[in-house]
Amino acid sequence: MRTIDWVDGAVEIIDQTALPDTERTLRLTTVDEVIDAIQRLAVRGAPAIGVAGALGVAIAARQYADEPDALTSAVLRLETARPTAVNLARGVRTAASALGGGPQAVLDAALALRDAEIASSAAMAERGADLVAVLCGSAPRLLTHCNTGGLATVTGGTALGVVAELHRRGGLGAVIASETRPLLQGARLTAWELGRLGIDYQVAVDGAGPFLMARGEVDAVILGADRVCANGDVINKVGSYAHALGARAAGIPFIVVAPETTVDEHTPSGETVEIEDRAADEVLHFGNARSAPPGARAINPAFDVTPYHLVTAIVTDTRVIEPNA
Ligand SMILES: CSC[C@H]1O[C@H](OP(=O)(O)O)[C@H](O)[C@@H]1O
Repeated sequence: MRTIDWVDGAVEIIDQTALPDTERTLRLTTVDEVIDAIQRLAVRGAPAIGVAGALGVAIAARQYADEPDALTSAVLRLETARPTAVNLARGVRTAASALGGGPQAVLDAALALRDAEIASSAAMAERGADLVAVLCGSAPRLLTHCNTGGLATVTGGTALGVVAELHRRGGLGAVIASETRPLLQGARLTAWELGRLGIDYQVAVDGAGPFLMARGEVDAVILGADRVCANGDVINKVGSYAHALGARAAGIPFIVVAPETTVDEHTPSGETVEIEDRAADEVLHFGNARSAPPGARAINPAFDVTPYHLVTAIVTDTRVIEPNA
């Protein structure tokens, strides 16, 4: 199962807004359709939107082959469709760097990024499972946040790929998936993926995480990232920082799993990263039901910053970074 791919001249994605109730594929044939899918989180997750951005440039190279100004505008709109995950801008720039070679060269660059992310997922799963086994023993009880499975990449995932590898090895204890309000990537997507993998899990509300750790029910927190800064600060789904504080208080590892395409050596630390502010309406609803009185206002940062001193290790496809070493 691939979350995103190039099929017969178009981008095909699994529509993540429809999961877990409906499994459907969307076929994206224009730049605006790709941007809309990224902004609606029909395709989401740092590596997945990096590949989506790159394939969007491949569409743009065809769609605006005779309109250089429109092509330039399309590349910029793709690059800025969502601000926080470094993968998007990086993927767009990687594909755009091939524009001089024509549409096929752009597509080849985008497909190379797709294939690299697939290989990265496999490498992170192995490296991360080895690290968890060393840190937590043979049957770790892991808490994860948001969604970091194949849906957040092309296939395989990041942190959830490590969980799947531990399961394959027979070295997994229990999994708690925090629901991840407001869009419920944990309850909707991680639960769906764990079910398909045959991995037993429990969903918990986001605020329960630190308390479950304090109660001794979690051996490690393992989650993804949207940007790893040069000093080791980790930008990830809002709620990650609270889990990091809970892990530190409980004396358990806080492990981040992210490909090198998410490591941003050009950004010194988390203070300068633009945190995507999403629509208040997402907070004021639970599914299709209103969750607050009419007229209520809300604040909806989509990500937060976990300072490097709360991070035990960052597992990438090529190394394990220990920010405090
Ligand atoms: C493997 S990247 C997953 C990363 O992306 C998610 O953000 P979103 O669902 O808004 O795209 C979240 O931060 C995950 O940790």
